[in-house]
Amino acid sequence: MRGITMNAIWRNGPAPAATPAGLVRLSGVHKRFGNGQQRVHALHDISFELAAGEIVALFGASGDGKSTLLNIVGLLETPSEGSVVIGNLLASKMSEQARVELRCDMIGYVFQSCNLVPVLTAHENVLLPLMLRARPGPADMAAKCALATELLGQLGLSKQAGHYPKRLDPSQSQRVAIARALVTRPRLVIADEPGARLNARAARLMMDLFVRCQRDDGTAFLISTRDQRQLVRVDRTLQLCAGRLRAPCAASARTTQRLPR
Ligand SMILES: Nc1ncnc2c1ncn2[C@@H]1O[C@H](COP(=O)(O)OP(=O)(O)OP(=O)(O)O)[C@@H](O)[C@H]1O
Repeated sequence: MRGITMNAIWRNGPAPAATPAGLVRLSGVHKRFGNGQQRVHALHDISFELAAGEIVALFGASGDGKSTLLNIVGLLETPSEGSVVIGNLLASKMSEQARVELRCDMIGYVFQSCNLVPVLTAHENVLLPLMLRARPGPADMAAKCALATELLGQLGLSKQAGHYPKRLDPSQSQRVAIARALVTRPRLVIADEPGARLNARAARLMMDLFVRCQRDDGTAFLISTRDQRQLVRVDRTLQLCAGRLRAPCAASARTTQRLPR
C-alpha cells in the first residue's frame, strides 16, 4: 500500500511463515450444525488453497454456506471434519486461545453487519484494532492515526472521519468496517459480502484498495458475494452450491480457477 504511513506500521507480532504454495489450505472440510432432525450439513468435503497475495471470490446463493466457510477460514468456527492450515500451522487442532492469537496476528475480518462501536467516531472505529493490541507511543500513535485517515480517504470517507456511526449511511458504515479490517495490515482479509451495501462507485473504491493492498503488501483476500458483477477484479472464483465447491462460474480474464486438489 502506498504512502508513508502504511510502511510505518509494522505487522503486529510474530506471524507464522507462509509456505510459498499456500497461505491457507483446507482439506476435506465438513461442517454440521445441530442434531437429529435439526441437523444441517452446511459444508461437504471442501478442499482448496489460497496463496499469499491472491484475491479469491467465493460466489454462491443465500444459504449455500459462504459465511460458514469464511468463518472456518477466519478461525471463528472449527470444522466438524477435515483440516485448516494457516501459514504452516494446523489451526483446526489449535486451542481456542491459540486460534484467537493467530487470528489477531494474521487476519482482518469484514462482517456482514458492520458492528461499529456507536460511541466512537469513524476514525476511532478504524483505529480500534490497533489500540487494542498495544499501548502506542506518541510517534507510533501519529503513524497509526495517519494510516486510519489514509484508509478512510481511499474509501471516499475523508469528510466522515469525525462522524459517529448514527450519522453514517449503510454504505459509509460498511466502508468504515472495511478500513477497520485493513488497518492492522493483515496477511489475510476475510470479507463477508463487503460490497452488499455499496453503490458502483463505492464498490470500485473498495476493490481499488484491495488490489493496492495485494500489490503493495501481498495481502490475500477471500471475499464472499452473491453478485457476479463483483467477480471482475478477482484472481479466481470459487463457487459454492449447497455447501459443495463447484466448477468456476464465468468471471473476468483475470480470473483463473484452480480447482481444489
Ligand atoms: N449456527 C448455525 N446453526 C444451524 N445452522 C446454521 C448455522 N449457521 C449456518 N447454518 C445453516 O448452514 C447453511 C449455510 O448457511 P450460511 O450462512 O453459511 O450460508 P450463506 O451462503 O452465507 O448465506 P447468506 O448469503 O444468506 O448469508 C444454511 O442452511 C444455514 O441455515
